[in-house]
Amino acid sequence: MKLLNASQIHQWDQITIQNQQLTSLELMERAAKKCVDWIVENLDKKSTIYIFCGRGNNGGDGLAIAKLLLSLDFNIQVNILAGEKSSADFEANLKALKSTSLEINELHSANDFPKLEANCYVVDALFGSGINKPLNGLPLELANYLNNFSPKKVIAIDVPSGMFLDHSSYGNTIIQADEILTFQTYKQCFFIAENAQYLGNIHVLDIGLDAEFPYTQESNFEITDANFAKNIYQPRNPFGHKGTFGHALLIAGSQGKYGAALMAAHACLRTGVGLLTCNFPEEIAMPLAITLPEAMSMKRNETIDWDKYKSIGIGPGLGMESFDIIKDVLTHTKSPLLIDADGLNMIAANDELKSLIPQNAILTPHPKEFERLFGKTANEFDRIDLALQKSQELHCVIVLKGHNTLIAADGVGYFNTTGNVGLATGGSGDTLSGIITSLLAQGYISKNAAILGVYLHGLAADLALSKQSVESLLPSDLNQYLGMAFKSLG
Ligand SMILES: NC(=O)C1=CN([C@@H]2O[C@H](COP(=O)(O)OP(=O)(O)OC[C@H]3O[C@@H](n4cnc5c(N)ncnc54)[C@H](OP(=O)(O)O)[C@@H]3O)[C@@H](O)[C@H]2O)[C@H](O)CC1
Ligand SMILES: [K+]
Repeated sequence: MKLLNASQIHQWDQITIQNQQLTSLELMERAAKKCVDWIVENLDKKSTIYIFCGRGNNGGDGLAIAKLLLSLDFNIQVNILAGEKSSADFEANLKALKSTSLEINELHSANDFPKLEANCYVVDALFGSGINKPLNGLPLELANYLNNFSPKKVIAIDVPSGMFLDHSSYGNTIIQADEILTFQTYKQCFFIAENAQYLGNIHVLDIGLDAEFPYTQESNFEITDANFAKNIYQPRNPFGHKGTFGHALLIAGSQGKYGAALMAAHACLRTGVGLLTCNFPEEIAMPLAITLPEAMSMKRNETIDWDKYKSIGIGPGLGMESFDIIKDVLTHTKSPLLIDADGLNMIAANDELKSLIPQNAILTPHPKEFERLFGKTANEFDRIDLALQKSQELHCVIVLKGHNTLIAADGVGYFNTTGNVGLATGGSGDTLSGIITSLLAQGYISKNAAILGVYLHGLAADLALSKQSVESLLPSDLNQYLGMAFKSLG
């Protein structure tokens, strides 16, 4: 699913109004009705709901919600920012609300802020997709007032006020949401860890916007969800044999980091590779044979037959002393390559190695490793832009690991939607390397191996929560759930 920017979302509104022969007020009414359905189902009717409205269409939504809640006998209190300029639909809804018995509180200064009852709810309808500058003046004071109060829940309409949809809000004040009722589609800002403290649970409400419009739009960003993963999944040929599913070589592990190599190997096999050879330190050849008898072994300094492997994964737990082998691999590989962890760190520390990265290689840095490779950026949006730029420059795939891992390929960024904070344990990345190396060996092109690998890795972690908590989840648990993750694609 494509991620659209703020101006495309605005156009989407207009096209819907045209194609469905609606008025914009009717579309707003539809959006408000969806929000109210959610509120009725999820909020406690006994608590007061304080609704804060700006004077644009986000504020208009707030007023339309207020009108519907009033008709359902909710206890509400409505506040609007004072001002000259307002949208036509805001005015229409204000007029309708003024015709009821409800008193509307106009906010001219901080003295007008209502005294909030303990245990109340706040609906944030100050600014939505029309935000075009950081909050300042009275809206800024109001945001601070609400953030300091901590009501029972803050429900943001469309986006938390103050958050830019498609560029960085770094350092700005934003109203902290607990629940976000967003219209029709995810917004890019929801995938950015920098915004994490302001984002709560996100609910995408279908308000029936034109179904075709997103397909007509150019976008540098996509979301990889279950449908996306199903489309790239290649079911196994029932007549296949071990040769059909590829022979992978994993080069991993060093003193003190043996576990990384073992975890990568285990995940690689569980992801369906036909044959796996492990180039691991000699000390773990025997533990490997005992714990993972399906894997074969070779010695670290044994000559590699470059024609033999369908994919090579290098890096998990490798240590920084393996310069010769990474140089050897970068110079000679004929197979699709995945580079992780110390593999990346050695490349970052040596320009010659950097120049040897082969086309279609998959690099899987976490933010720190990315910074070592490509330099610091002022914020996360810039880091993502740099990842897109570097993936084009180097003709490779960059998997920028994080809460919503981003896969940068051919100048497009794919945000993954599976996974949970239980993955924030050392070893998660090693498991991911094994999974992607396995998919590469099975013939997936680099971009699809990276997207599907990240998706399956996250999904296995989500499925593991049926037995584990986000605290107790271990990367090695994922192996048990890869089977269920694959089954969900069939
Ligand atoms: N697309 C949909 O699915 C639907 C969206 N709806 C709702 O509409 C809003 C977007 O409404 P819009 O009127 O375009 O914008 P806002 O309400 O977010 O902002 C209104 C104006 O406020 C000014 N502005 C922007 N930033 C600031 C700021 N930091 N401080 C003060 N004022 C600010 C700006 O006007 P200027 O003239 O000052 O530039 C904005 O234009 C969307 O989010 C949904 O909630 C529909 O109701 C249904 C369909
Ligand atoms: K809002």
